[in-house]
Parts: sequence; C-alpha cells; structure tokens
Amino acid sequence: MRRAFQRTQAQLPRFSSALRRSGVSRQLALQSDWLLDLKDIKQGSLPSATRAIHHSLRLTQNIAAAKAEANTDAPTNASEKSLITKFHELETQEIVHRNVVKTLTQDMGLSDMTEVQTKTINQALSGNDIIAQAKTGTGKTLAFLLPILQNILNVDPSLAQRSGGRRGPRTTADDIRALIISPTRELAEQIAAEAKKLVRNTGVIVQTAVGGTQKSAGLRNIQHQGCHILVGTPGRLKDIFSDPRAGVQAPDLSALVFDEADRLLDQGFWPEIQEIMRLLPTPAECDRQTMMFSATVPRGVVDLVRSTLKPGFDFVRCVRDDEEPTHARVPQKVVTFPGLEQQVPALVELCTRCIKEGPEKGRPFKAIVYCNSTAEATLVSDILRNLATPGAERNDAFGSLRAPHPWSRDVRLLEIHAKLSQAQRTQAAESFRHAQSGILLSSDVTARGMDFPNVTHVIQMGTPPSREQYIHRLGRTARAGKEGEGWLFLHNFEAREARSRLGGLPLQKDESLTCSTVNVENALKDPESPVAMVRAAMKKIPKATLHKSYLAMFGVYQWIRDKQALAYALQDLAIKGWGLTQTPSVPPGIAQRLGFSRVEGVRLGHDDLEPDSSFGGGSRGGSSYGRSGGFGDRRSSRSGFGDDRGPRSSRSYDGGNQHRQGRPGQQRGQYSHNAF
Ligand SMILES: Nc1ncnc2c1ncn2[C@@H]1O[C@H](COP(=O)(O)OP(=O)(O)OP(=O)(O)O)[C@@H](O)[C@H]1O
Repeated sequence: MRRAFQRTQAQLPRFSSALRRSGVSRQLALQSDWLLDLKDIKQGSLPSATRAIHHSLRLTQNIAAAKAEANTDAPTNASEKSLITKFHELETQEIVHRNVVKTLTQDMGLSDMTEVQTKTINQALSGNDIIAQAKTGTGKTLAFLLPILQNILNVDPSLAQRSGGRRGPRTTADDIRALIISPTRELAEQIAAEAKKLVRNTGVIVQTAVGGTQKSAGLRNIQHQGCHILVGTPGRLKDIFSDPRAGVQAPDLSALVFDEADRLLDQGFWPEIQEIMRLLPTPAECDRQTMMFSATVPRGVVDLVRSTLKPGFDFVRCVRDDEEPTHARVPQKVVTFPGLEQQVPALVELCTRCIKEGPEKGRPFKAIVYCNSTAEATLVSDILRNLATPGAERNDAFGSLRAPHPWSRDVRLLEIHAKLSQAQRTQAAESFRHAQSGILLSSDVTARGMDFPNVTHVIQMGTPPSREQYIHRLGRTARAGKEGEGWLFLHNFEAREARSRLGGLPLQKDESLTCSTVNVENALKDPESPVAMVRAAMKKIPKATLHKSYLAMFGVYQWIRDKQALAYALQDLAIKGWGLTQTPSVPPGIAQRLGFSRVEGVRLGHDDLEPDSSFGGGSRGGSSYGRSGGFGDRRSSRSGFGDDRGPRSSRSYDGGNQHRQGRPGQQRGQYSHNAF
C-alpha cells in the first residue's frame, strides 16, 4: 500500500508538467479530479498529497503568470519579474519547506538567487526535465539540489524534520530518490558536501559512491544509515547497481541529475551512463525527472540530450548565443615562448610578482596551475617545492611544504592528479580550499565544477585539450561574483592549434614576463634570475622524474604534425632547461608508435628509470639519432599577439627521412613568437 501511494505521489511531477502545458484555469479541475481518483491513498496520507499538489499548483501559477507577462510560449523566456528570485520567498509562498529555507538564508547566508537558479529552481520544482547552461561559478549546484530536496519532502513530508528519516525503519538502501552523477571524484564529494549542508535541518540522508574509496565501506553506510540522495561517479555507481550482493536499488527514483552533462555524455563516459540507466527503473515503472547542468553544451551533445530527456524538456540558457561562456570580467592573457625551457621560470616570475602584489590588491595570491600530464604536474610541483629554502619542514602528511623563499611563508604548495591516492587528493583539495594563499598543481581532475574559494589566477601550461576544458579550467577563478584572471602559456609551435581550439575567446597577448624572451644560457649567470633558481631547484629532481616527464611530453603533444620541431623543443628543454647533458632515451617501440623513431634529436634506447640513473654519463645503451647536444639557430619574431600568420615552421619534417641527410639551410624551430 505504502509503495503504491509513493508511486502515485511520484507521478506528481509529470502530472504537474502536464498541467502546466494545459493552462492554469484547467489545473484546479484536473487536480481535484486526480485527487478523487486516488483510490489507493490511505486516509492519513491525503494531507501530504494535497500539500504536494498545492506546491505544484503554486509553481505552475507562477510560471504561467510569468509566461503571460512575457507573452510567449517559451517558459524559459518568461519575465523574471514573476519568477521567484529570493530564497525567502520560497517559504512565504509555501513552495519550499521553512527548514530548508532557514538553512539557505541563515546557515548558508544566501538571499538572492543567481540567474540560473531563478530560471531553473522554479521550473524544476514543478517537475520538468531540464537542461541548463550557465557560466562557471554561478551556482548551478544549488539549482539542482534545492528542487531535488523539496521534491523529496513533497513526497514524504516527515523527512522535513531532522529526526524524521534518521535511522527510522523507512530509511533503507532502497529509498534512493535522487541520483546525482558527476564525472570526477572530487566533484562528487564536493556536491555531496553541499547537499549535506542543505539537508542539515531535515531527515534526508546523502551518501557518496566514488571510485578510489573502499566500496564496502560506502555500501555499509548506505545499508546502515540509508540513502535518499546518492552522489557518485559513473564507474562506482555502475559497480554498485550491477552488483546483486550490494543490495542497492532505486525502485522509487524520482530524480536523475547529470552535473557537467556534456562530459558525462561524451564518448568516455557514455557506455557507463547507458549501463547505469539500464539498471535503474524505467520511466514507465517510475516517473522521474532528469536534469542536466553544464557551463558548456556543445552542439554534438544536443542529440544525446534529446534522447535522454522527456519530450518538452526546458532548455534554460543563461549564456547568450553571441556570448562566450567565460566571464567578460576575467582578463585572459596568453604568453608565447620560443622555448619550452622558459615556461617554468616564467611561471616562477609570474607567481613571485603576484605574491608581492597580493597585499596591495588586498587579495592573497591563490592559483591553480593546470598541466596536460600528471608527469608534468609532478615535475613542476617538485621544482616549486625545491625553491623553498633548504631545511624547510614538511607541514602535513602529504608532503605539502611552505615555500619561504622567494615566496611568502604562507603560500601552500599542493598537487592533485591521478597518481595520488584518493585520500591524498581529497586532503589536498581540502587544504587548498582552506588555504588563504597557495599554488595548486593540477591535472584536469579539478578542471570542472570544483569550487575553491578566492582563486585569483588560473594558469594553463600548454594548449588545453579542448575549448570546453579551457573554459572549465578558467572557471575555477572569478566565482560567485569575485575577480580573477587567466593565463595561458604556449610554445610558439602550439599557437596555430591553440588559436583553432580557442578562436573567439577574449585572449590578450601579454609581454610582461621577461622569461618569455630571455636567453636561458645568459640568464643562468644571474643567480637571482628565475631561470637560475629553477635550474638550481632542478638539481634535486630525480632523473626518473625527468625521464617520465620527457616521455609524457610526446603523448601530450601527439597532435603536433611537425614531429621534428617537437623533438628539437624537447631536446632544448632537457638540456637547456633541465641541465642534462643529453636527452633521455625513448624506448624504440614507443618512438615507433608515436612516429619518432627516425626523428633527429630523439635518442632511442632503454635507459632505466631508477632514481639514480644518469643521462649525463654516456649513452648507456641508447643510440643517439642525430645531434644530442648542439643547438641550431632559433629564430623568433615578436609581431604582436593576434597576428594571424600562423607558425612559420617548415612542415616538410614529416617523418624524419630528410633529416638523415640534413637539409642545407634548414633552421630549427622557426616559429613566429606571436602566432596565436
Ligand atoms: N545565490 C547565491 N548567492 C551567492 N553565492 C552563491 C549562490 N548560489 C551559489 N553560491 C556560491 O557560488 C559558488 C559557486 O557555485 P557552484 O559551485 O554551484 O557553481 P557552478 O555554476 O556549479 O560552477 P561550475 O560550472 O564550475 O561547476 C559556491 O561557492 C556557492 O556556494
């Protein structure tokens, strides 16, 4: 009986959206007919059903009124005047339970909704399927959490009280009402933390299911404490729902949310998402609301969205067609370099400058540096850490150091990437979240959705994997109305590709960093220069770390057709930048697979990766192909960022054959400095 009632109540959202489409005047009649038809309802349950209808009706009236004002059929174009824009109004209009509104306004200190919240909370509370696109950092998380929570309370009002659902007999592993899927573990944990804040004055229980943690411990929590809202990553959720021994099902699931929807619907995750959906009750068995949120919704995913959402879904766009989904107030600067070896010194120069400026600007420097490989993130992190004065003490269990020189003692150095355990990643995220000032070296695991407060700078090392990823990374700064700036470091040979991936974005060329033009060999003579400091810091880096970074670069730059230019650039990085006497070797199998087996400057061989191995003491079995030490001319011009001419390198280096003979007059690395 109870289940039949709950199922009937779960139909409310669909009922309500049907009502919305049919017009306000017919709604009362329809709703009362429907109420009379609820033959299964127990006498005592009628009040809650009536309340639920009341909520639904009030919302449909608001939306219809807004529609009428806007004189349009499209609810998303409705005048915002009639939609609720302040959180406290949700209580005065009896749409959201006072306990939840109290949490929002008193505990979380929120008053006005953001645009995406105004446009989606009203719609989502009435049960519509939604896809919403809004800029990073504009409060999308709350835009789906709040309607999910209130819709759960509509179905079971006893959960509105703190003690209502706690450990009671009605809280079981089968009670999952909402499933929120996120592409990364960190983001799932962050959403769960936000959800736990929101439900704190209710009896609703939130659990997480993320990879890298003990599955059995998570399951125990779900089974013993119960679960109404489950937040997880695709792999672990699939694991749990497909494991009959786990005993976790969601027969009454009424809400499914895809956060960072475009990422979840892309090739990487789509098979797992399909599998999860196959394991959930079908919409015929249990009507559910699906909501998708992201800052980026590329055209490619729109068809998938259509096949996943109910017909008539709302597409809420808070980004205009003619507008880029990055914040206009975020200055975005690009620096191009003739050599990869200049980039880390330039990073040190930039950080040093910003740390000094912090007090003047009233904002301590807090930056995320995105690297395109885990190996690079580890290397850069090690270099920055080694800039600390000798004897600096480790200050937490995960090796985070304070960096007293040349930076303030209070700059935390942290890293997050796939090579760390989940516990280390979570700890680092937590430390960075609470750090007043710090530098986080990160791979793309933090690029989407992570809400680290007061990040002043996002620095991207190398061409980002895609336009979407650039936007999401940049979105870690300038959140919730704050200021921030973005920096992009590119080698000249990346400029053309970067321009094609990021065309139209408001990137401005920056020439303020002396390290972008410095002659590395000359700069080494000045021990105070960032180049010399980085070189000194390099001395403490194990050779195995360098070797891994070198090899990883071939993967990062796989898309570069000019293999020769890349080989030369990496050779310069290893010798001029890292101070090695020859390039690390590349196993012939790998070199062949990547198309570098006959490219000058690539040394084929099998040097081991032991920490004490040396690249400087001879070839150790590596056969050098072409020169390994001397450097040819490096030409660069500075014609101004935005120059549309593209790289000027010869594209004839197409496999290396010509290099064997050497091509008279051919120059190495002829890329325009400012060809972005
Ligand atoms: N109405 C509001 N008023 C003020 N701050 C808010 C409001 N809603 C959310 N916030 C705060 O704004 C910050 C960003 O919110 P959130 O992480 O949900 O953004 P997002 O749009 O999901 O970003 P991303 O696209 O990066 O995932 C959070 O710190 C959140 O607490």
